[in-house]
Amino acid sequence: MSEQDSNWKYADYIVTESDSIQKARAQSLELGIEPISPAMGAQAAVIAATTAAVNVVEIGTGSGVSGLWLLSPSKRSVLTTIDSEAEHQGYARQTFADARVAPNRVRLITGKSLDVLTRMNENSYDIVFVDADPTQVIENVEHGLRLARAGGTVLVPHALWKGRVADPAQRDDVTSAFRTLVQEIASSSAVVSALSPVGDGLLQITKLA
Ligand SMILES: C[S@@+](CC[C@H](N)C(=O)[O-])C[C@H]1O[C@@H](n2cnc3c(N)ncnc32)[C@H](O)[C@@H]1O
Repeated sequence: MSEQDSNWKYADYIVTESDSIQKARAQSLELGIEPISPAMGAQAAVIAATTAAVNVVEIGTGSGVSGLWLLSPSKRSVLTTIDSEAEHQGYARQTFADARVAPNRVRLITGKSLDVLTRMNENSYDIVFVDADPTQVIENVEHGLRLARAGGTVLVPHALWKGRVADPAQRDDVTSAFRTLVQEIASSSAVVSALSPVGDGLLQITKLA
């Protein structure tokens, strides 16, 4: 195993996930939904805590792994989470109930992200977590930046897309979309950004104004 692989494995291994997150993770894998890694979840929770996030939007509910991590630092935070699959949201609803998250802290919206996001208020959210259809990541991030308040943060897991973004020989549509996104964000003066190699990449974009 390479040094980097050992580091990634260890970063996941040292994270202790709650029973509810572990259960949701197992369920995700059974359903063929890819949840964020434990280390990525822990990093998302740290960002939610340091930004004192109250209003959080998630694009791509899955069965609730990332949602529980985002809600974990504060009992005051509220998650609006969007997914096109009602079945996935049914499992997520159960995940949030198992974790004893008060029902008024979670708003589940079933629909395609690009339809739902256009109806949401701009400059209103502390965090927008983008983890839905990877072919639409650029459009979802554009909406995320519109929805985020000044000082708010858009988080994009899988930004290094299975190690392919860093390899210029990989030119499939999804890899190219993530590569374009990462490059455009790195050169934007409207945001402060960082690309963390946690999991298969977490792009963190904080809106300046
Ligand atoms: C990678 S999974 C999300 C995993 C979740 N964030 C987690 O870590 O637990 C992607 C989710 O996006 C949903 N999805 C795919 N295309 C979508 C679209 N156009 N609009 C909304 N949701 C979509 C899928 O149904 C799936 O549940």
